Amino acid sequence: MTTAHQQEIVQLLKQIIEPTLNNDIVSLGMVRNLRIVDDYIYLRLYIGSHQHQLQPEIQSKLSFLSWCKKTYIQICTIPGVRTTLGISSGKGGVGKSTTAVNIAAALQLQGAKVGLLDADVYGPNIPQMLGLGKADIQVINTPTGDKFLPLKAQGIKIMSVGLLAEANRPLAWRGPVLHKIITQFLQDVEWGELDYLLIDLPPGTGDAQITIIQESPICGVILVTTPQQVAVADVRRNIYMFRQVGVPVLGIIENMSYLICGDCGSRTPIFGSGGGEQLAAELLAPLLGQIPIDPRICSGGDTGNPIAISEQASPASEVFRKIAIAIGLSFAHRT
Ligand SMILES: Nc1ncnc2c1ncn2[C@@H]1O[C@H](COP(=O)(O)OP(=O)(O)OP(=O)(O)O)[C@@H](O)[C@H]1O
Repeated sequence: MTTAHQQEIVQLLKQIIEPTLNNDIVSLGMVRNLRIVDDYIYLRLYIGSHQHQLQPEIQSKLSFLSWCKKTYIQICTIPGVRTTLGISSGKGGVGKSTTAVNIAAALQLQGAKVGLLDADVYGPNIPQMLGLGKADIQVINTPTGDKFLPLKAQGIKIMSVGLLAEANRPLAWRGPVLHKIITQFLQDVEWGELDYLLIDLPPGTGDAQITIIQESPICGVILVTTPQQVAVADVRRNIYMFRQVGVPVLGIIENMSYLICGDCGSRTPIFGSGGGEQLAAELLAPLLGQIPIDPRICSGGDTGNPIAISEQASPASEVFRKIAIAIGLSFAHRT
C-alpha cells in the first residue's frame, strides 16, 4: 500500500516543473527523504533562495490525494544562495580545487556574486589558492543564531575548513565530528546574497562527500578528471554515486588535457587523450571543457592569483570563461 502511495506521490511531484531548469523537481533531486507515516506525507525540499514558490505548488499538487491528511515539507536551503554547485573528482590531485577557484573567478568576472566553500576536509587548500593565510574567522550574531562571516579574496566570498584547522596539520576528523563540522559549514555561514555557491567537495565517494551532498541544496555537480584511464575509472564510480543519491551531473571537465608548445602552438596530449570525451559519451554528460597544462595555473595557485583573473587572454582562461558561460546559461542567474 505504502509503495503504491509512494509511486502516486512521485508521479504527482514529477508534474511540477522548475521553470529555469525546465525539468521536474524529482529528476532535479530537489525532493528527498520522502516518507509516508499513517496518512501523512513528510518530505524534504532542497531549493535555492529564488525557488520558494515550489512549496505551495507541492502542497496544492498533493492535496489531490484523498488519503493524505497533511503534507509536511521541510525546506532545506542556504539563506541568500540561489544556485549551489558541487565540484568533485574521483581521486585527489587532478586539479579539482584549482578548477573550482578558476570557475568561481570566471563567474565573478561575468558579474555574478560568487561564494566558494572549501569542504575538502582531507586537503583544504582554497584559502592558499586565493592568497589567504591563516585568518581569524569572525562570528556574528544574527536573528537565526551565531554565524561565521566568510572572508573575501579576488571578489569571491570564501569559507574553508582549512581556516579553522591549524596550519600544516592534517585534519583527522572522523565520523560524527566530521558530520557535525560539515553540517555546520553548510548552515552556519552568513553568505549574504549569492548567485552561486561552489562547494569544493572532498575527492572520492567517502562519508564526508556523501554527507555534504545529502545535506545541501546542491543542484548539480561538475566532475573534474585528467585524461588517464585510472582517473576516468574513478570518475565513473563517482557519477554512479551521484546518480544513486539523485543529484544531477552537469558535466565533466578534463584537466591537464594537453600541453601547448610555446613556439608553434601545437598541442601534445601528455597524459593520453580521449578520456574525457569517452566518459562524456558513455555517461551522457557533457564535456564542459578541456584545460591545458600550464605552469601559470600552478604558480597562480601557489601565489593566490588564479589564472582566470591574472592572465585573462591565456587559453586556459578562455576554457574557464566558456565553462562559466555554460553555467550562466543553465541557471540564468539574472532572470
Ligand atoms: N592544468 C594545470 N596545469 C598545471 N598545473 C596544474 C593544473 N591543474 C592543477 N595543477 C596543479 O596541480 C596540483 C594539484 O591541483 P589541486 O590541488 O587543484 O588538485 P585537487 O584535485 O584539488 O587535489 P586534492 O583533492 O588532493 O586537494 C596543484 O599544484 C595545481 O596548481
